Amino acid sequence: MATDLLQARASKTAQLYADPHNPHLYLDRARLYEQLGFPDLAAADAYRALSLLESVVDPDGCEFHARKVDTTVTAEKKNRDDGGEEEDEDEEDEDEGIPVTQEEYDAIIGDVYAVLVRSLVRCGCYRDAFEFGVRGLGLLRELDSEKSAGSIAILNEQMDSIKKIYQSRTGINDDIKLDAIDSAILPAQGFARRILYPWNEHEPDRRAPEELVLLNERLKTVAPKCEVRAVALPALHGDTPDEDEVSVQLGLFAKEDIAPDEIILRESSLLTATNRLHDDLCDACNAPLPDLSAENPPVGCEGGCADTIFCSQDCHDTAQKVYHGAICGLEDGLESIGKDIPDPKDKADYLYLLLLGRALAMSATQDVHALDLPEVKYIWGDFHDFDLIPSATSTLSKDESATLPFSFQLNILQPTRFLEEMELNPYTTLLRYDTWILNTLYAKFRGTASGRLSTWDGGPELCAVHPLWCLANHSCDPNVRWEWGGEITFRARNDEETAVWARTREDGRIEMKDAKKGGIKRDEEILNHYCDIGLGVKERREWACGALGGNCRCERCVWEAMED
Ligand SMILES: C[S@@+](CC[C@H](N)C(=O)[O-])C[C@H]1O[C@@H](n2cnc3c(N)ncnc32)[C@H](O)[C@@H]1O
Repeated sequence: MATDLLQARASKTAQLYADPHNPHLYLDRARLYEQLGFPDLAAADAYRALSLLESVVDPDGCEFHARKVDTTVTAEKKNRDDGGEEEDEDEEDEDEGIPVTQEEYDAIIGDVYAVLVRSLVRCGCYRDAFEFGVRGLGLLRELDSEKSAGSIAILNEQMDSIKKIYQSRTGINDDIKLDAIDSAILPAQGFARRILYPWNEHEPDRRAPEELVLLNERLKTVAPKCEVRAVALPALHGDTPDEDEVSVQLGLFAKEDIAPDEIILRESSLLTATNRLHDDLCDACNAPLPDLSAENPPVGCEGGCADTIFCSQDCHDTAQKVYHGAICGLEDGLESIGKDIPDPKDKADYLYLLLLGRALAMSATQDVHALDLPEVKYIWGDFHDFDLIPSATSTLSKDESATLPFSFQLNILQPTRFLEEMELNPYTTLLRYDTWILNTLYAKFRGTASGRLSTWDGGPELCAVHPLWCLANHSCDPNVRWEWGGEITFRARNDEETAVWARTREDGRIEMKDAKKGGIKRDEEILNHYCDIGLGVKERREWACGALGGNCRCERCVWEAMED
């Protein structure tokens, strides 16, 4: 059954590549995604169908128009092409197909709204589900056709479940009318499965010897005394993880003895993002910009982007080749996305969106699939196993370690805006920028990106993925410190910097352990810290839980929590 659905999804996707402005196909694929248990992907396709259908009733207000490839014309054209005839401009127009009609619109608009709202509800994106539900109901009641009655019933059912969420949030128990609902009170962020999609052919077998050789080749210049090796880590997921269960992943190891205070890794990355408007940091490496009066002053973008400044000519030239080429001259539209975020709680999520925007720009500039970028391909995505085809009524688990935050804004709408501002057609570039690709990028970024807080308001303002640095695992008794300026570094801890172990015994006495010596011995694992190691065990576990996917069970935590 799952195999059949996956096969159907593959052939529908192939059809979409050839006929990308056809709303019928997006609706079909959305239904397949619903059955496969991917309501997030279903919502994205239903929204594509809806946006295209809107062009039928408002052609002037829409940039992209709903069209279907005319198979008869395509066959004729193929014959002519085979005969070696030259194509003229009129024939290119024919390729764009025939317009979708008002009758077709009337026939499927109800289904599109029903799938969109139902899918958003299943993901827990109640705010957007509600808003589309209100729009859909208004429109379908006006249409007043027999066909729309079924869709109205589905939408009403979904609205009832949204009302329950609203009631539980507001404490209002009486029946409530839709127009009395303040959608801002409804949760906008829901969940999607954090999964290695069965059709994802870009993920390498990270533990295969040939992939390790490749990673180690890259590591030679960044961290010459280190090596990437496979390592068995305690599996931390779930409320009561099995103590013997392990997760085999990668880690960094010392190839030779390393002295205290020695810098063992220096890595720079252009996969960075900042939410600071009019920044005084280099657009490429995020190092502070030199003074205007400096011998080597900052370098402006040669393509004329006024707010895009680099710390050096080198950064300027690299940026053009790596990510800026495709967006040069388009700064005004792009700058308005994801930067000025009023609610501080949303800042971190929007930084991930900006990181996604940078990855899209890298992909377009280098003409490489985003999941094949060297900064992305080998990084940890913390994917989980899920049953394909969960029961039709089940909502997604809210186990945060197994799911990925998902919202209409961050996973569907804003990425589409990025593509449009990059002057890319989101429909014809589906092969490169489909929603499952964006979800995979988010999963990888959420597991590996490092962030920097603002000195101004303490909120997150900068984040980056350093693909080799992020291979180091965590310990609350780490043997390195990390620092991030223009590049990120690991420095071996010295004797004064290693962690002090302390626990309070039942009789109230404090028990301490001698701190380890600084430096790192050959074959020891390089252990980073994902939280402040000066905190107590409870707080450390809370801070590192998100990055680790569960409660830390490093030796120090186990000892301090008296679990040994
Ligand atoms: C940034 S990655 C570290 C590199 C990763 N092991 C890899 O294979 O690329 C973070 C992930 O490593 C794992 N991890 C790191 N430190 C760990 C620890 N002390 N115990 C268990 N898992 C750990 C967790 O699964 C976490 O989500």
